[in-house]
Amino acid sequence: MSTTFTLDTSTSRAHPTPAPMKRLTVPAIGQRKGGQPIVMLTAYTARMAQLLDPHCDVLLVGDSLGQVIYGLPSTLQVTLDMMCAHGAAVVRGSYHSVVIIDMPFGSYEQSPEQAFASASRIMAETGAAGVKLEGGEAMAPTVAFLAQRGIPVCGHVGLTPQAVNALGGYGARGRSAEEEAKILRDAKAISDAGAFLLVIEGVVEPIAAKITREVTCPTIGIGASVECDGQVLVIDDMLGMFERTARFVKRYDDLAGRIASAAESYAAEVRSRAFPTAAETYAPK
Ligand SMILES: Nc1nc(=O)c2c([nH]1)NC[C@@H]1CN(c3ccc(C(=O)N[C@@H](CCC(=O)O)C(=O)O)cc3)CN21
Ligand SMILES: CC(C)C(=O)C(=O)O
Ligand SMILES: [Mg+2]
Repeated sequence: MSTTFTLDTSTSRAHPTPAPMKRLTVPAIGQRKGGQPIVMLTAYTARMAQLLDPHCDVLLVGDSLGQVIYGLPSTLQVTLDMMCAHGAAVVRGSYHSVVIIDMPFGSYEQSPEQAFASASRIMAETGAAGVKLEGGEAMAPTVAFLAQRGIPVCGHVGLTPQAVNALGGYGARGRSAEEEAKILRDAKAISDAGAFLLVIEGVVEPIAAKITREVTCPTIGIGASVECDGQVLVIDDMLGMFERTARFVKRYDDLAGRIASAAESYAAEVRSRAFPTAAETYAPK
């Protein structure tokens, strides 16, 4: 366990310590309702956090790291150990954004007490500002339990990937009147329980706009609505790194293609002995 929450750059001449920026706070994010849209991206590593931090308000260490970093089939296999290790790395790499860590499947659903034990471990080991958990009405008492004990909570309703088996897939939610009413009740319950932020994922657009108007905390959309108080995307998806992406992803780059072509160039130069040259080798005295 590390208690040093700043990135040690003493051995890294390539990445000098950036100019100090005051870190945003959870209350400052909570006050952004209806104001300047909240910019949120996922990050899983210290270096990516360093690069994204100046441009974001919130960095989410998402349990999507199961698929994105570990090649697991879903988020259900992600562990508290993984979230703590990556969470601490992202906190070390960031100076300005509020860092939120996803609570992994199985670490909070059993009881508010179980959730507090897991969340307090995440907070202590990572230095993050808060946690995120999935669920609606059934999780509201847990959100209140954590919030009343000093742990800021971000909710997550609509398409909740940890419930993929119960939902039957990753399809958009809220197409029936019953589903729409349930998602609205879920959002209100989580906001009323004291969540400081609410992610709305994969719902038909009018529901996300309606939730945003009717709950007191700011909302963050992913496949939801431009009317939300902010937006989030998985970083690998928006960089064009992840092979299979949902309709709600906009690709801002093609890093997969650029990495493949860099590897192809390197391979060709090794095979032709064009690399290394004098510039990349050590001359004797
Ligand atoms: N890289 C990545 N990006 C994510 O957004 C993400 C993860 N991983 N892992 C955790 C969850 C899983 N999510 C997903 C996964 C797949 C779809 C998807 O393929 N959606 C299809 C519709 C699927 C269906 O109708 O069954 C789409 O076309 O949008 C959506 C969200 C969102 N989260
Ligand atoms: C997509 C976001 C909201 C998330 O929960 C994750 O990255 O795990
Ligand atoms: Mg998640």
